[in-house]
Amino acid sequence: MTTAESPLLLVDRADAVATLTLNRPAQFNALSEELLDELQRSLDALAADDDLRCVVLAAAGRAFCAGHDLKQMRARPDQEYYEQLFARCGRVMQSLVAFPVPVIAKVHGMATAAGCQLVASCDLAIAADSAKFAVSGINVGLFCSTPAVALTRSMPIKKAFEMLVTGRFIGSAEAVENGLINQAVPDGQLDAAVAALVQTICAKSPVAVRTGKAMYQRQRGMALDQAYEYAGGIMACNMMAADAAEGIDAFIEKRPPMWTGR
Ligand SMILES: C/C=C/C(=O)SCCNC(=O)CCNC(=O)[C@H](O)C(C)(C)COP(=O)(O)OP(=O)(O)OC[C@H]1O[C@@H](n2cnc3c(N)ncnc32)[C@H](O)[C@@H]1OP(=O)(O)O
Repeated sequence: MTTAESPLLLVDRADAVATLTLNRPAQFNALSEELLDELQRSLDALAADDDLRCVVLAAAGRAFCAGHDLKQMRARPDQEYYEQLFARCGRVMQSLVAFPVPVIAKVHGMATAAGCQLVASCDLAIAADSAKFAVSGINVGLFCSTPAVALTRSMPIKKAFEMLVTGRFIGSAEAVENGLINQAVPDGQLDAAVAALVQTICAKSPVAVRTGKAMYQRQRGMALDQAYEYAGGIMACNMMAADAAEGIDAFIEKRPPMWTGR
């Protein structure tokens, strides 16, 4: 296991799994520009790692993430600065969506505004039962336009708008019901639940998971006919992969598959 630490983001690599931990606990992991830059740097570096199978996005302290850093933003009333800041944040969120292997949000405490955007931008999310989610910018005079982009791609549109326009907190059960997260687990079981999901994904063919993550995200923006054409091509490539031949042979021969990742 190797651990490289920065004050704002902890990057822990164990076997084929990387865990990124937001580490501004005293500020409820508010997304300062420096933290966004750290996230971007780490995601870019990890994206080039062909041995990686899964990423977990976690947080230190009492909260997952309280959104953009309101104090830092208020200190620089400059439209150009804000445009660059939100573009930077948008790049981080897009890097999560485009990341070559699944990214799992591990949520405890509060996830608000851009914190919800982070959760919605991950491929999968598991939260502690006591976690709470709100798009609370509206309480400070902000309609969370950039989080809306991620939320409307993760949740039913009326529910997302309700969250955006009311700032109301929802609990983990309501977040599961509305597709913001996959699973809510008792607080003491969050580590184990995330580890079990990681283990399940790592037990699958790496080539199927990587190909699948990329196609799943890409086809979402396509028209139906285009999506089927694209998916058919990807499926045909997948069928030609050594792992698919091995997986199907293993099924027929009633034995566990031995993946080679090709
Ligand atoms: C497109 C725009 C998107 C956006 O993301 S805009 C940002 C929107 N975010 C918010 O509106 C959330 C702001 N935060 C809160 O409303 C509350 O916090 C919570 C409900 C999340 C938690 O409340 P409680 O449990 O009472 O904690 P606490 O004392 O308010 O916060 C703990 C420390 O964390 C700092 N903090 C919390 N959120 C932010 C933030 N978003 N930016 C900067 N600092 C934040 C506080 O100030 C405080 O620190 P100190 O003890 O030094 O006062």
